[in-house]
Amino acid sequence: MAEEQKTGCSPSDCAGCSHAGECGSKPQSLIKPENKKSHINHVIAVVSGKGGVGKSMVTASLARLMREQGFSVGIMDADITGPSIPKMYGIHEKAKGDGENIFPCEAKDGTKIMSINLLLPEEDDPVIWRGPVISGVVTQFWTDVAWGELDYLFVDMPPGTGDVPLTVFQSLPVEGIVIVTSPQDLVRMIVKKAYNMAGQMDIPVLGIVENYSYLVCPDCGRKISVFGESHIDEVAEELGVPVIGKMPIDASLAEAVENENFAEVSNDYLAEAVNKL
Ligand SMILES: Nc1ncnc2c1ncn2[C@@H]1O[C@H](COP(=O)(O)OP(=O)(O)OP(=O)(O)O)[C@@H](O)[C@H]1O
Repeated sequence: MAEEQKTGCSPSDCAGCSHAGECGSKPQSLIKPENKKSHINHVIAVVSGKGGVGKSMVTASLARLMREQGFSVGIMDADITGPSIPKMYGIHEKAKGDGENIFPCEAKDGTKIMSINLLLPEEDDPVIWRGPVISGVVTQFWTDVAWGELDYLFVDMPPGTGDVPLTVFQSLPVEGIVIVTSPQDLVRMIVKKAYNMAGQMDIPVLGIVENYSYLVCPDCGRKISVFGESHIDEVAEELGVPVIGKMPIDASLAEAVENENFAEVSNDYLAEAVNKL
């Protein structure tokens, strides 16, 4: 039976639709209005195809570098089941509200932060919620949080291509994504999944950051490729996307996270990357 041509489809519907390309209907925008007290110029999402590659590290590093350049910056921690941003900045207080709006907490460097950990009674309470509830929370981080004036809002996404990335891409005016990856064999497939998802949602890929690229031997200064040879340049060329940064394993970065003083970090490995956003 011939597939019925629909109107008002969402952008992601086009990907699986046999009428894509010849369909006259414009995809319906599902973008939600921002909170009345928010004026945000650029929304950039930081994504990864799999967990533990350093997405939060890259998100916070980009935010810090923007702060150092004098921009007003916020971080939305959309990793609801594994939030790590508040602790990186040493924030353990609760976010306040006035019945209508929720106000983000402010880190020592002025970065505004919203995370589920700022709303839970105890920060080690686990979030055992179904996907739609989690996605609803992320949407509220956009509609109900009074971010104020921001030059940049970085969204730290959960790994993969599930409910939350879909919600963020559909509901927030994401200007572009940064893909974080590591130099491992699976990188080709994992980066392509994130790249393809962004493509299907019509969101530009601003660049790829490779984390854990190497380790500098503290004795001889030699660069050791802990996770094997990197293939990121080939993959990036194939996709036509720039590699905007390569970060080594650096104990001082891990220490700043451990000591909860990321508000003082200046991650020079990504100094060039931030200029390309
Ligand atoms: N380049 C690096 N050098 C040293 N430590 C790092 C580096 N990148 C990340 N780490 C550390 O590795 C751990 C995982 O990093 P991070 O939390 O940023 O990963 P993630 O991709 O956000 O994880 P998740 O998938 O759980 O969201 C953290 O403890 C972080 O401090």
